[in-house]
Amino acid sequence: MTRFSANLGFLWTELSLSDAIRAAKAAGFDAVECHWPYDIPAEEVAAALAETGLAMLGLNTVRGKPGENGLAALAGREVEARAAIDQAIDYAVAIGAANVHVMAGVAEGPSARSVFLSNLQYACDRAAPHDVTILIEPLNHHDAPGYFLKTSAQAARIIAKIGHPSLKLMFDCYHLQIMEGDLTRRLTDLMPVIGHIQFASVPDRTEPDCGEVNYTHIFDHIDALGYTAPLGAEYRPRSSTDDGLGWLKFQQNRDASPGQ
Ligand SMILES: O=C(O)C(=O)[C@H](O)CO
Ligand SMILES: [Mg+2]
Repeated sequence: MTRFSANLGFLWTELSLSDAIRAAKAAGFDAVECHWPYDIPAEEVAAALAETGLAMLGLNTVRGKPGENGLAALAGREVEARAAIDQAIDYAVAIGAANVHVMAGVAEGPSARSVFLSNLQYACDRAAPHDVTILIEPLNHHDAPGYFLKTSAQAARIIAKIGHPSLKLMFDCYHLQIMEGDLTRRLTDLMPVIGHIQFASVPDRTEPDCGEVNYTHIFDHIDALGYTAPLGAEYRPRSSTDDGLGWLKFQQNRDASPGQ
């Protein structure tokens, strides 16, 4: 049965993070995830998670200055990048979050790659004793122009090069459909290195009930591959979050009615 995680960076953004966690529970999500929770005391978030019984699956390292979109591949910014990694891992440990997405930033070339590798090695060594997984996520070139990590092949090469069990791929179906397509085969091939999966309609990044990707097929395929962790609903609602949850009810009812 497919389970779903509400990405609170995009869903219920009009609510406080604690109330958004409660709203996700009331709507029937199985978990939550967020982007940058750092302004909110970790104890407050941990209390809302305990109250609802939902797990926070992940959060991101900070993006740096406007337009930077992360620090981990920026040459000369290693001190800030590692402080961002420390901050994210400490917060994740405080709220029991399983994953930290280390954001690479806008950069290119061999020096960016070597700085990224070295910061990821640092992040993995720092995260492993806490059972936190480090994720890297290719972003599409329309939403994140110049972002260092662009394709799943590039991410897979970096994961293989570092060879640390704590480093995995964030497979965001929305970004990868735009950059590469062939999602079914890519999910199969990359499954051994996937740490988390996200989705949204393409190209609009709205509810997964329209556009060029058939998510019923994708969810069934992920299920058939034996992946059981909740999938991250990371989309911008067309109107209110609650009004746009028809897709969730549809998927949950489908699971409850075998043979459909
Ligand atoms: O943009 C995305 O898809 C993400 O998952 C990251 O959290 C960056 O915002
Ligand atoms: Mg994503």
